[in-house]
Amino acid sequence: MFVQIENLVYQYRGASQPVIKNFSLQLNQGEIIAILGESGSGKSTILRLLTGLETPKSGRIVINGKKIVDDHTFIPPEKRGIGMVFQDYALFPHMTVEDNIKFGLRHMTKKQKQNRLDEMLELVDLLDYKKRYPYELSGGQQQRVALARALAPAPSLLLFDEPFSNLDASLQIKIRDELKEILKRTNSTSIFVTHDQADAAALADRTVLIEKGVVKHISKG
Ligand SMILES: Nc1ncnc2c1ncn2[C@@H]1O[C@H](COP(=O)(O)OP(=O)(O)OP(=O)(O)O)[C@@H](O)[C@H]1O
Repeated sequence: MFVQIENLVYQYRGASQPVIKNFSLQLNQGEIIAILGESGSGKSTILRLLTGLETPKSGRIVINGKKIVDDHTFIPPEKRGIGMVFQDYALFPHMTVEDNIKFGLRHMTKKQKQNRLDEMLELVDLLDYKKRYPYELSGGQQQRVALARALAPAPSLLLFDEPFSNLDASLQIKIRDELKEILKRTNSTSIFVTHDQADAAALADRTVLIEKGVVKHISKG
């Protein structure tokens, strides 16, 4: 399995019981998984455990053969090879589209950076927008920049937090289809969290339903 998440347990400081209880999930390479659950069920906490913003009480995470977390291991966030697209996109407002996308490519030479930038702009169909600032873009375009920025360093795993909640209803379906097409074309292994069953059904290969930090059900689509 490309991603192995095994028996994660997590309890916030001061809480009387764990918010995540024995959460396990395996992903094949290129698979898109939705984590579906009501407000407060623990979706964001799972993303925080994966990115390394929180440390689980127990459990294990292995990505592409690399141990990320176990009883003796804690790989810091920047070394996990995980890309993240936030609900509000979190683009740097004072940077152009080009500089936003180049941000995660600091380790590359100038030429490599330029090539990767052009590849990403073409992928998300924003070649004509590279000198624009985020405020000069539509919501859907901002989301595509956020996706390009997350994909640019070729992460092993991509995480999305409610990726459609900031878009107009009429745009959501179009963007959802576009996103799925890009993720499949790039064979990107992805997890997104949502409270919207229709988003999960449209985008995911499998959906994991969580309630109060426990996996209730896993279904196809
Ligand atoms: N920093 C914190 N300290 C204590 N409890 C927290 C903290 N953050 C979240 N919680 C609690 O943990 C539980 C899970 O929260 P989480 O944010 O993971 O839920 P969620 O499913 O992402 O919800 P939403 O859909 O509303 O974003 C909730 O009961 C929440 O109140």
